Amino acid sequence: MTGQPGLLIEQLEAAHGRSPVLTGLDLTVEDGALACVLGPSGCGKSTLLRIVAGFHPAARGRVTLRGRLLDDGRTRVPAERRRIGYVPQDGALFPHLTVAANIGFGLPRDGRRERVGEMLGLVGLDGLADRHPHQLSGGQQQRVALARALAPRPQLLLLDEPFAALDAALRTELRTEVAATLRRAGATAILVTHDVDEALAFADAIAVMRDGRIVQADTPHALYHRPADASVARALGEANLLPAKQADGYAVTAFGPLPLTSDTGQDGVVMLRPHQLRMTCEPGPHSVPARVTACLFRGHDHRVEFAPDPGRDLPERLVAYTDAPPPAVGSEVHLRTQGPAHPLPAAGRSAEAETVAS
Ligand SMILES: Nc1ncnc2c1ncn2[C@@H]1O[C@H](COP(=O)(O)OP(=O)(O)OP(=O)(O)O)[C@@H](O)[C@H]1O
Repeated sequence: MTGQPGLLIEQLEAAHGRSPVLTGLDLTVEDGALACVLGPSGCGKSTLLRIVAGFHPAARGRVTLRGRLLDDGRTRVPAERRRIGYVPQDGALFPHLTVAANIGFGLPRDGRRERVGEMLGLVGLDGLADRHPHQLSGGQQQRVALARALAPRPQLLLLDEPFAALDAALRTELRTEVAATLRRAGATAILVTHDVDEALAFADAIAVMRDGRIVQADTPHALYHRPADASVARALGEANLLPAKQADGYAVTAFGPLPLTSDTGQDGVVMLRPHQLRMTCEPGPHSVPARVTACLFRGHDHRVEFAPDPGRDLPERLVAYTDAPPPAVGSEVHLRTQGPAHPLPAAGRSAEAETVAS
């Protein structure tokens, strides 16, 4: 990454017909960064990419790439002059062209063969140049689509849920591979997805989108541990949200006083991620008795649900992740916490003071 703004989007507004879709969206992607826009279905992710690519008009706002204006609602650079690559969900290869012809499509004749060879090597498809798309697996087809998008050396690559149609194992393998390929190529890229694991595995920076706006953009680590509100907390994974009063830089909760990630000085709700809840057989200082209500083995760990003692000011359900052998469903344990609690805005306290599941 260069620290220079590659793509800059300011106060972008857009609609489909009379329905507003983007409502004042701001987003900055540094040159050379792999960014991800994470949001639920229908929040406007594809519309955003299509505006940047030049397939849909902005109504208001500004989109610039390396300082070059692309669209401000009045002036629009045509898609073919933007130097932006676009990989849609299904790859959209030309079925009648070979892999090499797909990758070389639109490249200047001079140097085309060399560039196609280079791209085949980059995406690990040496030896498949003469095949047609129907002779490739889904993962290989997506790699060809990526090679085709990178071949003209775009200043920015847009990936619209390119792994969605693949099975889970291939999706995991391919997204890691694609991220590595893009880093090798020094590309600036934006991936849109509603899959949090994809976002966390892929991106240097994640922008969480809701209702046509970016609500928070930061590193994956910062978003996971310091979300701006309950909805961002929920977008990044499961969270236990506990009522809390703040005093002397601590959050006073049913688990006693907990250190805070930051001192807002306001009462409200604090978040603990599931790995911050620990189970013990014996009670300890500030532990809370709870009954195990569900347990799910996930290979790398167990996800355990609890009903805490109803006399405490706690949600009806808490969630922990543990590597240790879990207690049986129905057994009584004691819960304690580990690490700092993260304060969330007090708004909607009663609605949010519950466990949220991704
Ligand atoms: N061509 C269209 N005409 C009218 N409305 C549309 C059109 N395309 C999208 N929309 C609407 O705009 C909103 C945003 O759609 P968009 O495809 O950008 O969302 P998304 O976040 O990419 O969703 P998904 O993750 O399901 O692909 C939705 O309410 C959708 O129904």
